[in-house]
Amino acid sequence: MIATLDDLDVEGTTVGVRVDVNSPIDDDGTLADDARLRAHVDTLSELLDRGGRVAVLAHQGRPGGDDFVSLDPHADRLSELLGRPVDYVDATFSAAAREAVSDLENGDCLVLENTRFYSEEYMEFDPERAARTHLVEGLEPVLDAYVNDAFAAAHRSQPSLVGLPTALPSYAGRVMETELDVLGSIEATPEPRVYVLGGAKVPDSIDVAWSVLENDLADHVLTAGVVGNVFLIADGVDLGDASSDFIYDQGYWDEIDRAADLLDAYGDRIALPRDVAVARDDERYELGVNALPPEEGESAMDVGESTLEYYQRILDDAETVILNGPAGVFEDDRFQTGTRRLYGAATDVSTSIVGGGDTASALRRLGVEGFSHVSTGGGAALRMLTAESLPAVSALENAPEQPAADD
Ligand SMILES: Nc1ncnc2c1ncn2[C@@H]1O[C@H](COP(=O)(O)OP(=O)(O)OP(=O)(O)O)[C@@H](O)[C@H]1O
Ligand SMILES: O=C(O)[C@H](O)COP(=O)(O)O
Repeated sequence: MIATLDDLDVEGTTVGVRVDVNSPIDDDGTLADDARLRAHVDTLSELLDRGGRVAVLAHQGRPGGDDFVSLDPHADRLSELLGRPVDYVDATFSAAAREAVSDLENGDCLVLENTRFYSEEYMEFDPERAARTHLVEGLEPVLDAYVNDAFAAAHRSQPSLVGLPTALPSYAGRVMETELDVLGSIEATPEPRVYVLGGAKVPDSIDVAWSVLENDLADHVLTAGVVGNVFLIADGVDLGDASSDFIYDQGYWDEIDRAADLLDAYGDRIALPRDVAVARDDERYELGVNALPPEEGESAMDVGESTLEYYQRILDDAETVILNGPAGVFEDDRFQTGTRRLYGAATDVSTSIVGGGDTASALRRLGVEGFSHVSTGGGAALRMLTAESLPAVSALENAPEQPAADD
């Protein structure tokens, strides 16, 4: 049983709130998209309105990446979104950070530095060991409670996600609560249930396909994107050197065998693209699978019209659709059709659930809206759909209880 904000006596309490505001960053270091910040506004506003003293913890990017930047711009944007000052402190658990947290008054909010600027936070630990890291031992004395709203990072067992809830009374924030409600009760969604697996994370998608087919959660699995290309090759289609080299370069060659095993076991429930789109003379050009391979150098970049009509017919009969990953290279205008049409068709299904950070921002850009639920999580949502437990959620389940108000 996970405690929520309803169980927290907030007024005058200093709360460490872990959010996931990991966002695309423009070349000039500014935020390219603020969707993940907007998602946490309800949790943060509620805590502040109820008189909490809030210290926000979050990561941004991975060490070595261009998006591995400070949380200063995030604090500025949060301040605009919350309509109140949000201080930023360029420290996470040092004396300066502790002093800033201790100085918070009721209704004050500050953002601590990118947790991953400290090496321990980019390592995975069991919760007990995570509770003995510098980050947790440094911060725990100045915090009364911990709130985890970072569903999108809940598949990581890093100190700010599993160590703090081992050391402090802990609660799920509103984003976490909603995500667990929706994604944790997939079995309760109406059938027929269709999974659409696109995008480029082939191993994750094949794990999900195995799990949902084996456990009879899926009536159909529709494949698209790089995932669809891998299934086509597994089915004996010659997609040409360019698509095959791409799959090989990504290290996904072994996935073709796994896809073939899946087709052997559950082929009647797996739908493969019937045509693909390539770039020919700089234009979009569609080829049926019987006309493959394409010309040299051409790569399958999207699904074509005949696939979209086929998938539309399956979606017409569906009561639930769960989608992850775009149908094609949506970053290129010529290859947005598959994603726009397939996801557009999914919004007509009575229960439609979308997971994936890239997918969600692509859909916003393409103007596709109207889903029952757009998950903030990419990897975390996928892992939930395979019914695996998420380390940060388990840590919340096992967290110490808040002392009673008169203790
Ligand atoms: N046919 C294709 N060939 C090459 N790349 C493709 C193809 N179809 C889709 N992609 C690429 O897949 C990428 C997105 O896939 P990904 O699996 O990362 O999505 P996501 O699950 O929404 O993201 P995340 O889990 O990171 O939040 C896009 O950059 C897109 O260009
Ligand atoms: O964007 C995400 O999926 C989460 O913020 C987790 O980030 P990570 O994959 O770098 O741990």
